[in-house]
Amino acid sequence: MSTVLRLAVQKKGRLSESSLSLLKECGVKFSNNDRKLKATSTNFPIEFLFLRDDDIPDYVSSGVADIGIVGENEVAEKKKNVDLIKRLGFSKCRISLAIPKEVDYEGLKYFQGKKVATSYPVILRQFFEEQGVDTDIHTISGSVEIAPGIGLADGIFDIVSSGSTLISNGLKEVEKVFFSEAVLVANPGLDADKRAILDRLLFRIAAVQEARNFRYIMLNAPEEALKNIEEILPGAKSPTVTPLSTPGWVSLQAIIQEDEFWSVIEDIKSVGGEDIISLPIDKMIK
Ligand SMILES: Nc1ncnc2c1ncn2[C@@H]1O[C@H](COP(=O)(O)OP(=O)(O)OP(=O)(O)O)[C@@H](O)[C@H]1O
Ligand SMILES: O=P(O)(O)OC[C@H]1O[C@H](OP(=O)(O)OP(=O)(O)O)[C@H](O)[C@@H]1O
Ligand SMILES: [Mg+2]
Repeated sequence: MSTVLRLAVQKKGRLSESSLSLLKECGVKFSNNDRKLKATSTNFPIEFLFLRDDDIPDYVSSGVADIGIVGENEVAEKKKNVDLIKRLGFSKCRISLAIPKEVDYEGLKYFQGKKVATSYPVILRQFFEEQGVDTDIHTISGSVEIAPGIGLADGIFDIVSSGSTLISNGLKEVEKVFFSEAVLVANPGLDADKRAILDRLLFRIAAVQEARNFRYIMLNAPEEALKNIEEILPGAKSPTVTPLSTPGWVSLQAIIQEDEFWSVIEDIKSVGGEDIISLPIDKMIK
């Protein structure tokens, strides 16, 4: 039987949609029926296991799954033996300490002798130990933000992204302790065949990720603006320049960095570029 790589992904929740769309962008086809806990790709040697996110580090370290996509926070909390292969850039969040908004906060000593509710006791204990603060950590599995309001704790340690859950529960963020994003983890003992499949997948992920940093632009410009525009546009091999049927005009095509997009466009316009269009790039192979 030919080798198949077993990939653990979250069945339902904050990670599942982005994990599966990344695989789809990598050209990995599969059918995911809501109730099925296992699926096999029809065009790539991968089998999917759909699991609770908390269980993924354990499944990967024990070898039940070969690789997994999970939040870095769960990897740190579970302390299982997995290799962190790649940060994936989605499900970005932080785990923070928060307290009731009306309480004055003058630093970590606030937490000395206080009760803190969290679903991340391992990360929190390590943090307080490093900081030399002695607290009573109360572990709960969800709805952590409600704890101070019902008298269960003086503060909480939980995931924050936009901060709106904290606000709606009358809390304020006082310490950002751990920064997380989705990561690809692997069992440390993958054999050569599985490693080869993983490498093929990583090649595709890199092409998808690289493409997200760039945009493709096309524009028209008078020939006399060409030199200035070429100076604005980065990249050794860009732009491509083709003459237009209107005498004295050219069309340019180039790839530019997503995070420089607006400043580059403004500069191009200021030296005479016009009719600018921009297109997303879906894969980029260097
Ligand atoms: N608000 C958020 N913004 C961005 N990322 C988040 C957010 N909340 C959670 N995450 C990330 O997504 C992961 C999964 O979150 P989710 O809320 O789906 O977990 P869960 O309820 O424990 O799911 P499961 O049922 O699989 O155990 C978290 O461990 C974290 O890495
Ligand atoms: O800062 P925010 O943008 O408000 O996000 C933070 C919230 O998001 C997560 O919960 P989620 O909404 O996934 O619900 P859950 O309780 O089912 O995990 C997390 O547990 C926080 O409660
Ligand atoms: Mg969970």
